[in-house]
This record gives sequence, C-alpha cells and structure tokens, in this order.
Amino acid sequence: MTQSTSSPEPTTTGPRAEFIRFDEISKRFGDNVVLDDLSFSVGEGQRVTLIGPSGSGKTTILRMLMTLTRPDSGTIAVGGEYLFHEQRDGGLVPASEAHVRRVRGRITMVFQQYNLFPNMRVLRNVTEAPIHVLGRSREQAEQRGRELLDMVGLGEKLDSYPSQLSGGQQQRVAIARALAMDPDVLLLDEITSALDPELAAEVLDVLRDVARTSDITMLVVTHAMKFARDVSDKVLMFDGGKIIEAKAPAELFESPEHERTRSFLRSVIDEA
Ligand SMILES: Nc1ncnc2c1ncn2[C@@H]1O[C@H](COP(=O)(O)OP(=O)(O)OP(=O)(O)O)[C@@H](O)[C@H]1O
Repeated sequence: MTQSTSSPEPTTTGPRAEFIRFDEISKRFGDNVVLDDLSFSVGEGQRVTLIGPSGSGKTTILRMLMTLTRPDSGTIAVGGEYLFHEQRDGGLVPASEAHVRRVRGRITMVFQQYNLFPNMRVLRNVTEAPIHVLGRSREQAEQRGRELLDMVGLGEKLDSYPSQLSGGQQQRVAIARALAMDPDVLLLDEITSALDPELAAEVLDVLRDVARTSDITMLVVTHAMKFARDVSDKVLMFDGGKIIEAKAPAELFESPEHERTRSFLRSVIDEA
C-alpha cells in the first residue's frame, strides 16, 4: 500500500456500538461502480451477514477491511481507529503504516478456498502465524492450536497434511487458524460455497459454536440463509452499489421491503 506522509494519527471516532464504520465509501473498477456512497456500522460483538446478487460488492467490503482493496473515497474505522480516512480536501489517505498494521492485526479472514499451507501439517498450519506474527512461544501456540482443533472436531488430525483432509475438514482448519490469531473481527467470505451440502453443514455448525461461545465481531458473506438467520444480529442486502435493506434477520427474511430483496431471496437455494 502507498503511504502518505500526511497520514492522520489514530483518532477516536465514536462509541463501541459503532465498532466498525464505513462512511460514504465509493469504489469503482473502470466504469463499474461497485460501491456508491455507502455507509453502515457494526457494533462490537455483532454478527452481520452481507447478502445480495453476485457482483454487488460484498467481497469488496471485506477486502477493504483487510486493506487488500482501497476505497476511492470515504472513511473506514475499526475500534475507533482509521484504516482509511478522507481529508477535507477529498484526498483519501491511509493512516500510517504502523497504525494500519495494528488495526489489521485485529482482523482475520477465512476465504472460500481454504488457502492452507499444503506442505505443513494441520497443527503447524494453525501455529505458524501466532509464532511468527504474534511472537507466541511454540509451546503456547501448540497448546492453543490443539484446543482450537479439538473445538472444530479435528483433534485427531493434527499430524495430517491438508491434502489428506476433505474440503470441509480443510475449511475447519482454516477457521481454527483464523481464531488462533485471537482476532476482534472475523471475516468469512462464502466459506461453504465450494463444499457439498453435508460438509458445508459441518462447517456451519462449527461457526454456530464460535458465534455462541465467543464475542468476536463477525462479518459474513454467505448464501446459507438458514445459517444467516440463526447467527446474525443484522442482515445487509446489497444491490446496485447500495445497501437497500438493513434489518434483523427475522424481519428481513419474513417481510422484505424491496422487490429486489424478495427476488434475491427466492433465487437462493439454502444450504444449511
Ligand atoms: N480487482 C478487480 N478489478 C476489476 N473488477 C473487480 C475487481 N475486484 C472486484 N471487481 C468487480 O467488482 C464487482 C464486485 O465484486 P465483489 O466480489 O465485491 O462482489 P460480490 O458481491 O462479493 O459477488 P460474489 O457473490 O459473486 O462474490 C464485480 O463486478 C467484480 O467483477
């Protein structure tokens, strides 16, 4: 990422009820306007599901929190600290590199394609980053790694290589690996889309447990509507660069306001 010498210092932006804030965020790729002056917030510990048709910008939102994609304009803050900040003259500057690294260190993401290290055994996949990024001792990291792998039902697979596991098992390792970083924010991007329904259900059950037993703030992009209904505090419906509905799941699923939401919900085949 390009850094600016005029980066703002960490700034308090409001109460924890707005733990994550997107303010007037716009993003286009060429002529394709993906996000159009979009604002929303997520409270600390809230579980928020992003739904909407393909290409409506859901992944782009998660990638912005990972600082993998930069907005064209607007402000993003996490825990009262800026990731991107729009100055009064309209120029967008990221906060200082050290600041961004600190905020980013509180966020982890699980992707559709697991992205495990193929040449490392399961336990090492989970302990590698805590040791090398967080500076944990090998003993500490392995103890926590074992606990997490037990939690995701893979306590017997510590010495396996990823290729020896099913897709659902690999995704559960990826979840354990993300949790091993002790994140404040967990981002999940269509993590069951590549799995058969039975394996997807196992992964979603693990996430239900995570949601029930932790206070991690979660942003979830999924087409698994039953799961969204079970775990979400709020569902955001994306369409045409905007959030067209933002409601508690029961309300959104039972009485969607917009025809676009109704037709989207009709088009989704539920997984689990
Ligand atoms: N690096 C890029 N370069 C050009 N276009 C991009 C890039 N990244 C995303 N896009 C486009 O931005 C739009 C939004 O993509 P995004 O992945 O955020 O949508 P989505 O809602 O997550 O869709 P899906 O459900 O299909 O994953 C799409 O039209 C996509 O092709």
